Amino acid sequence: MTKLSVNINKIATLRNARGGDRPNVVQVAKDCERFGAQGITVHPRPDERHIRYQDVHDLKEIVTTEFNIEGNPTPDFLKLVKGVKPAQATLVPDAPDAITSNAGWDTVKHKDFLTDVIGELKELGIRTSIFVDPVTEMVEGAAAVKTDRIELYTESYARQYQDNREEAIAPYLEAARKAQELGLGLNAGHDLDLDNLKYMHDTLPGLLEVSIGHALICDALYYGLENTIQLYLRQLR
Ligand SMILES: CC(=O)[C@@H](O)[C@H](O)COP(=O)(O)O
Ligand SMILES: NCC(=O)COP(=O)(O)O
Repeated sequence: MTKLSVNINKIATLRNARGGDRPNVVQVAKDCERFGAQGITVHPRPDERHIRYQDVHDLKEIVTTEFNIEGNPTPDFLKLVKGVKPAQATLVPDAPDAITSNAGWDTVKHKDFLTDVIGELKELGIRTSIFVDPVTEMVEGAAAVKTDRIELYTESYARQYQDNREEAIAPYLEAARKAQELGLGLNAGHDLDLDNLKYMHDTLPGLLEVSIGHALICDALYYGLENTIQLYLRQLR
């Protein structure tokens, strides 16, 4: 079974536009769960342009499904994650000024750093996942740093999907097989949507979880949040 974790960053973006509390991030997380989401994902960024550190603490109190916190493991981020102890922490190597996540880890170059951080998080009972491009060497490097899971960065799949989905999925299939061979759990995310999700789900072996935010929240403007979550869940059957 592939779990759907709804990324609610964009709910916070909307809230922050007016500085008040509408929409309420905590209420939306509760509603996502009520409508069938099997997890809630947030990606607090250093400038807190969407999810704020306080949101993460507030969400920890109410999330009853799987809470996944993504981000670059800076000292501040690690302090937050260690205090909140989510079910899963996904480490993403994004620069502070990046508009959105735009690359996976070089797991070979950052082997020592990742090994240390992953060891510290796992000691606290937090499952770890690291964001990687679909490149065999990077998946092997992920296994070497002893992460529980990897999250495949799916932007290039999403971009190529309409032109040639077989070509688009090929490196992901190889990476997924390598992950299975090495005993790594498999997550995926970034730019997944109602068009491209089903084929990825049906093609990749052992896909445990997808985290989806941008497209899902956009779709909710047209279909409503409850219907939209149902539509996404249907792609994962
Ligand atoms: C890790 C990842 O893939 C990102 O998609 C992310 O979590 C979304 O971040 P933004 O909402 O800040 O673009
Ligand atoms: N890990 C990916 C994520 O949480 C959401 O990415 P996106 O759907 O907003 O591109």
